[in-house]
Amino acid sequence: MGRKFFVGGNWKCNGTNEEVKKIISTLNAGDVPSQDVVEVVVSPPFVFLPLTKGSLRPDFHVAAQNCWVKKGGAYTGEISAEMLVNLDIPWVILGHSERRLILGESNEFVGDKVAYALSRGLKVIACVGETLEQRESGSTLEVVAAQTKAIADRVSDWTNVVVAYEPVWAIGTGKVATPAQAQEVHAELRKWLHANISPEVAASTRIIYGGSVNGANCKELAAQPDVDGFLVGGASLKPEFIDIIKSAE
Ligand SMILES: O=C(COP(=O)(O)O)NO
Repeated sequence: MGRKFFVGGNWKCNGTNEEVKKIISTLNAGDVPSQDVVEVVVSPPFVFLPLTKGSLRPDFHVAAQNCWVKKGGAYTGEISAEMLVNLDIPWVILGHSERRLILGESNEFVGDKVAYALSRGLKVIACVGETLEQRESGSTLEVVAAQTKAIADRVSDWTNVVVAYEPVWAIGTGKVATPAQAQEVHAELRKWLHANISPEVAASTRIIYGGSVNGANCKELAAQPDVDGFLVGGASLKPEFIDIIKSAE
């Protein structure tokens, strides 16, 4: 299969200078598999990007949690893809459900953001996922396919895209998807890529899972054939993030 395992840590809107330094020192001391086995990307809030970039171990990489949809300018409060490139930040998370649901980012807007970030040379963790209501109404696959299509309509080169399936009902709730639930949606997403993009993109694109991943449940999830890693929220702020990285072994 040849898809390198990928573990992202989404710190969300958390941290102080002192707390970030403590997290980084815990990460820097962690005994983890080599970069040949697992790709690790941590994503602090914007204000801690230089600190993180400047002190994180060299075998881990850094992502921003968002960026603007076009070249910078009169967009108060926004951070441009160009700024991330200028700070030598290689990755960006886009389309997180918290931005889709709280800030109203549409599928098309997320698709435009992914296309623009890629065009500036950033690598993208593109998030998709359904709400509890959508799952209970049986429209999970339809929802994640539409979210993925909005990206595919704007992106032709998937080399630098990682897809994160994060069911909204599992984010921050402690209700992690079962391995079977995760595998089902990941496999369907991979089938969608195969049918609508190409067999090569389907085979090479990492599809990672996010939603209440922790040190106790990561191994069973990681054992699923179409789960290529994780995008971890709460547990990425804790020492158990090292255990989650080790689930790549
Ligand atoms: O939103 C998440 C997952 O968060 P939790 O691990 O806290 O459920 N990742 O981007």
